[in-house]
Amino acid sequence: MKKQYRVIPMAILSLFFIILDQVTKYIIVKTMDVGDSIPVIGDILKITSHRNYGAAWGMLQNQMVFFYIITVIVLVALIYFYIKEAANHLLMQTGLMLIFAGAIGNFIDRLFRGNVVDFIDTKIINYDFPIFNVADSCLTIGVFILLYELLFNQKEEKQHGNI
Ligand SMILES: CCC[C@@H]1OC(=O)[C@@H](C)C[C@H](C)CCCCC(=O)CCC[C@@H](CC)/C=C/C=C(\COC)CC[C@@H](O)[C@@H](O)C[C@H](O)CNC1=O
Repeated sequence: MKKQYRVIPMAILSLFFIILDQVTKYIIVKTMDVGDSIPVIGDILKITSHRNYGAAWGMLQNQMVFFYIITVIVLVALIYFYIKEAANHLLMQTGLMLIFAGAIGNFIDRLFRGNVVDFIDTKIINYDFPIFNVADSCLTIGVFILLYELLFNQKEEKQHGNI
């Protein structure tokens, strides 16, 4: 059976999320000062202009060269994994595309701003979750889709015994 990679649709979707990420960050930078906050849904969801000089939860502040290296490794690994494992796997292709788009989105910020623009400020069940952005959302959703695919797929393969 011909291997289906759906490269064009996935490239278009990836580009869409990268543009969405960059446009939202551009609007935040142009219309808000750092620290400004606009409530959307009371205290649960706010738009707060924030800059992160590190990774998730502000880890490893100002280690930009390290982040460039990690991001390039992540991007190369994604492409390799896509070619090797994602043929005919729409869900896996989608997960990889989302992680790819998210990594590029934050990479652009790190390259041209020296930090990452965050603005989605949520408080879930009284836990003040770190402020994040569209790229982080793509990364996180992509990671969860991959985890589901790898777990579910393992189970599916066990059922059919074609390990
Ligand atoms: C999402 C990965 C973080 C993202 O990684 C990236 O760019 C990648 C491509 C490059 C990094 C240099 C290397 C990966 C670090 C992995 C990591 O950190 C483990 C995280 C697990 C993850 C579950 C998958 C939790 C989620 C957290 C958050 C996301 O919530 C939706 C909070 C985001 C806020 O702290 C916000 O300030 C972060 C800021 O925007 C910069 N973002 C990054 O560094």
